[in-house]
Amino acid sequence: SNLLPPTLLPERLTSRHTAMVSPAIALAFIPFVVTLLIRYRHYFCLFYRAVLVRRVRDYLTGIPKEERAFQYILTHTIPGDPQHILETFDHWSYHCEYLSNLGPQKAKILERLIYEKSPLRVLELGTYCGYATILIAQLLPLGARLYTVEMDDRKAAVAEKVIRLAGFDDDTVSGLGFHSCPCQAAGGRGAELEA
Ligand SMILES: C[S@@+](CC[C@H](N)C(=O)[O-])C[C@H]1O[C@@H](n2cnc3c(N)ncnc32)[C@H](O)[C@@H]1O
Repeated sequence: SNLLPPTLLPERLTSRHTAMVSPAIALAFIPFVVTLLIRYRHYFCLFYRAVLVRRVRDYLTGIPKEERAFQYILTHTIPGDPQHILETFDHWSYHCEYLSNLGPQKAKILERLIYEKSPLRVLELGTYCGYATILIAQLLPLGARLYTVEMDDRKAAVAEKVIRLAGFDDDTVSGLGFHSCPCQAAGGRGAELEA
């Protein structure tokens, strides 16, 4: 009663065509995917370094990225030399693990701004590891004050150690323990630096 040969039965026809068409569609998408990868390679690299590598290393070492950065700074920098600490931070960020520090290029803009304005009061929102804090602190005129606030306790603890390592100790840093910053009202921990 079935006049069609078995290979041309509708269901067999459909599955065979599907099997042939699927790789063809997938191949057609390859140039599109490659174009996306090339076009947005910086974002993919950032995602890889800032998210994937970080998670793996957090898991393997059991300590957060900022603390790992500090351990590197501690063993590779000249204590009391803010500029060398900034360079060591940059080296770590570029060659080891990504950190959301200001970085050397934006640092130049900030440096120029501080030279032009010579501010006597500076408020930094978001200390992170203290990179911009020591950059600003070393450029401020004598008698100026820098207030910095960080909402994350673990990052603030790293920043405090970095600030100390840079030489902003009891003589130059007031508000040790981050108690005297007026930004406490904002719910963050703050440090008050006196140049
Ligand atoms: C991009 S990082 C700052 C980088 C830093 N200024 C540097 O270059 O050294 C942003 C930081 O702001 C902090 N932050 C975000 N919102 C905040 C808030 N409302 N109060 C205090 N800190 C905040 C984050 O925890 C993070 O550490």
